[in-house]
Amino acid sequence: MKSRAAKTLSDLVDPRRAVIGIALAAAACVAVPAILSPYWLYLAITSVIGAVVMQSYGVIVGRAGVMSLCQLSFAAIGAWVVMRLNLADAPGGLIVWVILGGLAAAPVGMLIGLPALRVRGVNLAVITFGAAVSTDIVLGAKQFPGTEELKTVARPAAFSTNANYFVLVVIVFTVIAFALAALDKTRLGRSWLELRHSERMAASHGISVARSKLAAFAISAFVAGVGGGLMAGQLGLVVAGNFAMGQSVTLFAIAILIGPHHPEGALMSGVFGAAMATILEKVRLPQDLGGIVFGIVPIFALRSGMSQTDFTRNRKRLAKARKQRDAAPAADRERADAGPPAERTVGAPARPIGTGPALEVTGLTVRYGPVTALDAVDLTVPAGTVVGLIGPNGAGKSTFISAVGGFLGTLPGTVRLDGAPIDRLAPQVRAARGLRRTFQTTLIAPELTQYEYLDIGAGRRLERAEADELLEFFGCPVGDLPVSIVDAGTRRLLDVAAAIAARPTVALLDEPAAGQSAAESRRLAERLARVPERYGVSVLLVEHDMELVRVACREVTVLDFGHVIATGPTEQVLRDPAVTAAYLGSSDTPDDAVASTAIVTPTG
Ligand SMILES: Nc1ncnc2c1ncn2[C@@H]1O[C@H](COP(=O)(O)OP(=O)(O)OP(=O)(O)O)[C@@H](O)[C@H]1O
Repeated sequence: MKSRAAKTLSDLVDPRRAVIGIALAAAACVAVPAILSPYWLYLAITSVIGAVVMQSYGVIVGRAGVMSLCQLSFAAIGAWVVMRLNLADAPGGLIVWVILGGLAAAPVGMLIGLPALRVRGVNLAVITFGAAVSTDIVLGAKQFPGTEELKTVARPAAFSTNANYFVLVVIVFTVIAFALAALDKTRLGRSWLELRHSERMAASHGISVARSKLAAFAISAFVAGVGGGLMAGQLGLVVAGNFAMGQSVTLFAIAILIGPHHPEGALMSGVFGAAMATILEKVRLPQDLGGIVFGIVPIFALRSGMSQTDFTRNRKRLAKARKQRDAAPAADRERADAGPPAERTVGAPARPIGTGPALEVTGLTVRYGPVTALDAVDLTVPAGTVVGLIGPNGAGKSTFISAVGGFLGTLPGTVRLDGAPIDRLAPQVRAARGLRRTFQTTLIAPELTQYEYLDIGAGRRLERAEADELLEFFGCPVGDLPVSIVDAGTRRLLDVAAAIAARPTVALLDEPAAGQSAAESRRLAERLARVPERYGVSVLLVEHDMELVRVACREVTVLDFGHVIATGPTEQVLRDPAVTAAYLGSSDTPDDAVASTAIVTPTG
C-alpha cells in the first residue's frame, strides 16, 4: 500500500512528467557539454540561467497575472548577496550563497508587492518599473562587492568547469520547475490561477487576494534572486548593466509572448532573452532577425489571446478532452436528464441546520453616486430554507448579493450570519465564515478541470466520490473534463456545486438558471429545493425564472427600485398585485404576471 507521503507526492507531481523531465535534464547534462564547443556551452549556461530568471516571470506574470517589470532587480539582489558572501569568504560556498541570495530577494519582493494589493494593471507596471529604475540608479552609483578587489566568485570544486556548471544550472532549473509544478496543485497555486481570471471569484472562494499576491511576489523574487546568484557564479563578477531596467521590460514582453509558467516556455524564453543576440551574431545573421521573431510571436499571442506555450498546450488538451467527451456523451446526457439522485451516502456530512435565521440583513443601503440601489433593505433567510429574491431588471438584486458578500465595502445596515455580525469583514473572510456566492458572469479559469474547480470552491481536496456526487446532483458532466470544454450554462451549475461543496451556512446564488432550457431549469429547481436537507446549506436564490422560484423557494422577497415591496410565502407573494405591477408596470392578474415573467429577461 502506498504511504501517505508517497500519495501526497504523486498528487503534487505527475510521475510520468517527472520521469520525462528528469530524463530530459539528464540527457542535456550528458549531451550538451559533450557536443558543444566551449563558446556554445557558455551560451547554453547563459540560456539556462536566463530560463531560471524567466521562471520568476512565470510565477508573477504567467501564473498570478500580475504585471511586474522589476524581476531583474530581484536577480541583482541575489547576485549582490552572492558576491558579498564571496568577498567575505563566508562558509557554505556558492550553492548556499545562491539560496541565501534568493531568500534576501523574497522580502524585497513582498515589499514591492504591497502596492499591488491596491493597484493593478498599468499602474502596477509603473510602480514596479519605478523599482527597476531605483535599482539601476543604486547599482550605477555603487559597485557590486568584490568588483574593486577583482575577487571573482569561487565555484565549488565539483562545478568549477563550465561543463559541470552547466549541470548545476540544469539541476537548479529542474528543481524549480518541479517545485513550481507541485505548487500549481496546491491551494496557493490554484489561487493564482483564480486571481489571474477574477479577483472577485477568488475572494468569493475564501481566498485572500492579498496573501496570494504577496506570496507570488515573494516566490518570484526568490527564484529571480537564485537566477541572479547563478549569474554571479557564471560570470565571476557582475556589473549593473547585467540587470538593466530595459532588460527587465524586454523579459516581461517575452514572458507575455512565450509563457514561462511552463518549463518549455521558460527555456525558450531563456534562450530568446539571454542568448538570442549572441547566437545571431555568432552565426552571422543580422540582429534584426531577433526583432522579426519578436514581431512574429506576438501574432500567435494576439490571435489566441494567450502565450505561445499556453496556445500549444491548450490545443492538445482540448483535442484530448473533446475525445473524452465524445466517448461518453450519452452517459452525460442521461446524468443531466435524470432527477436528483436519492439519498447522499458519500462526502462530508450535511451541515447541522440551526434554529434561528441563517442570514439576517437589516437596513442595508447601497448608493452608487446619485442612484440608491438598495434602500434600507431587510431580508431574512431562515435556516434550512431556500429563499427567492426577485424583482425587475435593475431592482437591486445583484447589488444585494454583492453587498451582503462584502464586495462593496462597509455599508449602512447590518448583516448577521448564523447570528454573528459579519458586516465589517472582507469578502474572503465572510466566505471563510460560511457565506458563499456565485456570479451572474462566471469567470472560472478554463485551465482547471471540474474536479479542480470543486476543490477550490470547497477549500479542500475533495474525495473523488464526494466530487462525483456533487457533479451528479447538479447535472454536470464527468469531473475530469476541463472547464474550457463545458458550456456556459453548465459552468453556472458547476459554480453552484463549488459553492455548495464548501458547506457554507448560506449560499447566495445569482441567476444560476441563466442559459438553461426550460426543462433544465425545472430540474435545477428540484435540485435546489433539496440542497438544505441534503447538504445543510440555506440558499438565497436570485432568479428571473418564476417557475424555478415557485418550485425551489419556500419564501420570496421582491425588490423594486431598491425597496422591498413584498415578502412571504412564495405563492402568496407571486399573487400579490404590487408584485405584478412592479413586473408589468400595471395591475394585471397575478397569474398573468407570473406567466409574463418569462418576458423579463436578465441583462447581467
Ligand atoms: N457599479 C455600478 N455603478 C452605478 N450604478 C450601478 C452599478 N451597479 C448597479 N448599478 C445600478 O444599481 C441598480 C441596481 O442594479 P442591479 O444590477 O443590482 O439590479 P438587478 O436587480 O440585479 O438587475 P438585473 O436583474 O438586470 O441583474 C440599477 O439602477 C443599476 O443601474
